Amino acid sequence: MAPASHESSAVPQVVITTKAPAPPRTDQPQPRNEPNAKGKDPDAGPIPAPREDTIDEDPSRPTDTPAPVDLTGALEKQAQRSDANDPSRQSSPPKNNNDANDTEPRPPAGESTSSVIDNPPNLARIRRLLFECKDPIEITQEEFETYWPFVDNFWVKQRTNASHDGHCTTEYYMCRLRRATNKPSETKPPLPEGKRPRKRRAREGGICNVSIKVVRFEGAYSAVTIYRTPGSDAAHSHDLEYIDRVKRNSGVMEYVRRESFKGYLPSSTYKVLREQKEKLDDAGGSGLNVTDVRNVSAKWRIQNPEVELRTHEGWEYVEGRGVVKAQTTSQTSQQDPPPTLTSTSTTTTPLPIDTLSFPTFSLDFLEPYLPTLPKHHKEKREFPHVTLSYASSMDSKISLRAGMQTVLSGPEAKLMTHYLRSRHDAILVGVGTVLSDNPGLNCRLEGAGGFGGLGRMWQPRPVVIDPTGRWPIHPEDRMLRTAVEGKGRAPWVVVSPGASINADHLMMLKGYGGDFLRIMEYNLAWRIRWEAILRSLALEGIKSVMIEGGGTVLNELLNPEYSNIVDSIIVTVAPTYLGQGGVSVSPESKQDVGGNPNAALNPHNVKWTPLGQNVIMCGKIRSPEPPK
Ligand SMILES: NC(=O)C1=CN([C@@H]2O[C@H](COP(=O)(O)OP(=O)(O)OC[C@H]3O[C@@H](n4cnc5c(N)ncnc54)[C@H](OP(=O)(O)O)[C@@H]3O)[C@@H](O)[C@H]2O)C=CC1
Ligand SMILES: Nc1nc(O)c(N)c(N[C@@H]2O[C@H](COP(=O)(O)O)[C@@H](O)[C@H]2O)n1
Repeated sequence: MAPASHESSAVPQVVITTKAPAPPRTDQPQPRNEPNAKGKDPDAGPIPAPREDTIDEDPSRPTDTPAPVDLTGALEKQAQRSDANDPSRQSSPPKNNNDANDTEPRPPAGESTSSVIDNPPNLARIRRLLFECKDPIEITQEEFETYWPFVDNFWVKQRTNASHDGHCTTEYYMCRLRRATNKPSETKPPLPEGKRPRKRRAREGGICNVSIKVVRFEGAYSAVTIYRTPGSDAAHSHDLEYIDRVKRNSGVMEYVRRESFKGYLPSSTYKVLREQKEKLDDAGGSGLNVTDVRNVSAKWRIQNPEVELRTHEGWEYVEGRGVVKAQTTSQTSQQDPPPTLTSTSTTTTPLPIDTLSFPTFSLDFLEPYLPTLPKHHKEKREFPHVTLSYASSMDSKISLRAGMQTVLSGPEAKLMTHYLRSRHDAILVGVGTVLSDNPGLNCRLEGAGGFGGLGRMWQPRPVVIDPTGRWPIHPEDRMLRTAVEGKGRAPWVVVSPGASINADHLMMLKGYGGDFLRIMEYNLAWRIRWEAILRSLALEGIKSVMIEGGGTVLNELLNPEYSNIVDSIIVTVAPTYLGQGGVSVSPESKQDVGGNPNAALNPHNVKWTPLGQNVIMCGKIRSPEPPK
């Protein structure tokens, strides 16, 4: 989402923007090049005509190749990433399987069949997300290439539009079941004598009116955003399982191709894939049948007629029984092999090395202080939910001195902070914090909310208040590196109208997917009004903001004048005194009507919870709306 211009009725505010132009794309889809199927299958007699017993279509037909991407590259990349993390999987990646002449070197004896399905991380969940497409989904080009082959059984490309400058392309897809079914032609010439008609059952068509568009933008950070198109129905008329039974996707067929091109018998490939049912289902292969495998194998064998097909390691061909698990010496030859336990563990997840494990301890105590899910919103709010969250010493210092990062959170509290980040749409800090800490401001927890999701879609948006443009934005800054690496979003920088913004910085930030928000509403101290900042964030779709600091920002927002916009406060208290001279969190003192000193602010609904060496203080600041 790129910030857009806003107009406040009271004071003219914000500004903003369109994305920076991207270089022309160089990764245009490569058409597949597969030979026609004809030949013999020693395992099952003559090679059957393609797709005799399936309601599917031949995947080799150009019109039936919905994926706009080079599948091999994506899966190879994925495989390499997995292999890099798992020394037991260091087999060489398959060659470009678009070339059927490319005879694969035979895998070494003893090659494990556990790697025949190497799904990318969280595939089942991500397929479901891409199937439902409820909200816009922003992913990297690499993620698109990795996951799209597994969803092209339900998304069928209709057309592509390119912007005039060629920097942005929009592809339109419809649900496969939206396409009208081809009725059998009544004027078809009669079949030659002895030739049986193909047993094709007509698939239902025209029953689902869901369509999406895929917008690709390439800058320093490439983004692919997937949206519902106007006019699309809100939900498919069928479930994901149904379409998986109807049509195989390119990702699943790639698994079939890789094994077939190694010279394995179709029924061996089929059984080995089926043995890993859970992974196959996750990939959308619940409808895979042995004919699908034979068709792929047949094409390869036309080019490699001399190769004698064989079974996978640990499997054998037994006359009358087909391909079965090989008997070990301890088993009698007549016995069926005992059912083997299929590993249910998911593929090694190539998570970044700075990934934090999801907390195993309960964080339920935080719930009353956190933003509620949109479906539970009772009131329509002008501002996002605001949580102030920081770590403090016993003497209310947040760092030893300005410009110096000081670790106050123990390991458990750190996990809690990242969990809090996962529960907010944006993380806001002042420019002082950026200059001193060079923070990432992403959520590094494994799983939903942090790493392991689809791209940055669950990552919070960093927001930096930098009225005069003091931050000399550089590609090496952690927030930008985090964005380029797909581990977080690029920041939005809030500036005053007078800020001098270097044109290179402007282009660079936009190229990374970030932006500048120019806000021109001030308070009496000529500071940007927090109401204006929060209102503009709300207009950009931000429903919750976690404000982490630093001292200047917190001291301002802890003033009672902001008690109507700050919802809650979550402070990690560390068992240390940082001493005088550090950065304090201490709002201006207040007086009562008699002129006596008074507490500056008293949070209510307070709860203290020990967490490791820290204690977490949760409290509410904003008073609940009085009942109307
Ligand atoms: N322990 C913890 O949890 C945390 C600790 N910290 C620590 O805090 C320290 C940084 O704090 P600090 O130096 O106070 O910096 P801040 O991060 O609070 O940034 C302050 C600057 O932000 C700009 N700013 C903030 N609010 C406004 C506003 N309403 N209108 C206009 N400009 C605004 C101003 O920039 P300008 O001066 O250009 O006008 C101001 O000087 C660091 O040492 C950091 O490590 C930070 C976060 C959390
Ligand atoms: N919760 C918390 N505990 C501490 O001990 C801290 N020093 C901070 N600092 C805040 O976290 C930011 C660093 O974030 P990344 O890890 O780089 O993503 C830092 O800038 C402060 O905002 N917080």
